[in-house]
Amino acid sequence: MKVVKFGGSSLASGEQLKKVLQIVVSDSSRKVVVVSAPGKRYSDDIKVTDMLIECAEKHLENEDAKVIFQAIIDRYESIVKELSIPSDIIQTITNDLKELLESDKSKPESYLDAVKASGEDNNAKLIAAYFQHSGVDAQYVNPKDAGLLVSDEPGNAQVLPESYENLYKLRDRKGIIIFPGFFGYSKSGEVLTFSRSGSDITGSILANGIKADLYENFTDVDAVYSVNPTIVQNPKEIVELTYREMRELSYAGFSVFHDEALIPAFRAGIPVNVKNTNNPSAPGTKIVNERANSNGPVIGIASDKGFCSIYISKYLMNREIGFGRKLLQILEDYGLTYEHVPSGIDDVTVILRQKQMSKKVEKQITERIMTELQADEVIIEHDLVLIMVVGEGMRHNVGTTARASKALADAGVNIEMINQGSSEVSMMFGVKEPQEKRAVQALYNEFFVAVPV
Ligand SMILES: Nc1ncnc2c1ncn2[C@@H]1O[C@H](COP(=O)(O)OP(=O)(O)O)[C@@H](O)[C@H]1O
Ligand SMILES: N[C@@H](CC(=O)OP(=O)(O)O)C(=O)O
Repeated sequence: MKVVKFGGSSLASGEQLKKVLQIVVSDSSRKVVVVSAPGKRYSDDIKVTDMLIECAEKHLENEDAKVIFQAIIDRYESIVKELSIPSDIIQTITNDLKELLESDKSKPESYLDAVKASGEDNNAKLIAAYFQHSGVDAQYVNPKDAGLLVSDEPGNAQVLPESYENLYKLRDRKGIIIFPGFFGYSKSGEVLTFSRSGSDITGSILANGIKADLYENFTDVDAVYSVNPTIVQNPKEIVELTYREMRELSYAGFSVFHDEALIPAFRAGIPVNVKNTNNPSAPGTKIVNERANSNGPVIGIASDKGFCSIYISKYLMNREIGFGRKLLQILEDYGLTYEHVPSGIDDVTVILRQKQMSKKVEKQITERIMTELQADEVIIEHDLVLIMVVGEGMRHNVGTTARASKALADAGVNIEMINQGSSEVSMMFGVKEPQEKRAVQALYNEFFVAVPV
């Protein structure tokens, strides 16, 4: 039995849905089909989820939302027309969205989640209608009926362990199950979404729940590439990589697969196959527990923007009991999460996502670190890019850091920071945003261009 997830790009138009239907029916073991909301048809198109967010925000601000509401309905309508299926599904979607938009707004975050989730929910209904119209035995299943329970964290829900036992029962349902991705229900019955791009997470949870043999994740590229294809042209395809490698790479910018989506599949030992809806006969990339190591120390290079660093120096910091705890307590007081903490004898740097921190908070934090921790110096730097060089082979290879640093130096890239050691399979470099492309290209040339395929 397989769980198959189709991302927004695979569901953006009627033409794409025709491919989806062919893929599903071509393999009778494809039992559960997880779907996203319609995504982009072309690069500057707008995803339905983004339109829903705009629409909900307008309602929350009591602004006129007619135009954006109609644009959302038009997206579904154009798909229905292309597929020539009965138009009553449009009335169902219109009524559902209207009702949601008029619902209780006393908890804006919950309201926003319910509206956002309707993108996948209504698309799943539409796709089930299309499958049935085409003579396929398929049914829409709602996550509440299936028992997909999640924590009460709007926009960042986590699956509750009891879900898995509930979901196992899906195995007994007749026909193909069309399941909306991206959201679940709290124990009190409220809709809550995962973080953005979270339909990948639903697919992984379902794969674990029904104890699938394989989780196929269909997207718009032939494979997971060794580097983001929007940064380096025609990068090398990855045939196989481990859960650990994929987790690090997706955390660090490989947006092709959500970083939180690996854990449920990994725990149940279910392999993941990333494949292309537009070229389904291509083998894609397999994510597995262990892989043959034949391609050198590095499997992938990922980069992600939007970080800042707080550098703190204080003479004899290493001798001071509780310095780290007090520093992190200050960040906790402002509700900030941090990503990495590289440290030296007299200094420490904390790396954070910069969108969490306003200028005012930065000023207050700096003052508190100076006065409460008696630091010698506090410097906040913005617009950093973190580049992650990842590979299981790095554990056994001497000199990978030296090769990477030399490649960056030769390309004239100024390394703001290096973090190596906490993870056995990755090393991280911090560079300034304008140097991202040059740095990634230099690392790619070093580890891939000279390597035989
Ligand atoms: N290393 C990578 N390999 C493949 N695709 C990548 C990589 N890094 C980023 N991407 C981007 O991820 C995109 C697919 O993810 P996404 O747009 O979320 O698809 P979907 O709509 O199927 O969910 C690709 O089109 C590509 O631009
Ligand atoms: N539609 C949601 C969830 C999702 O997974 O979408 P996609 O498959 O298009 O990345 C989002 O845009 O966040």
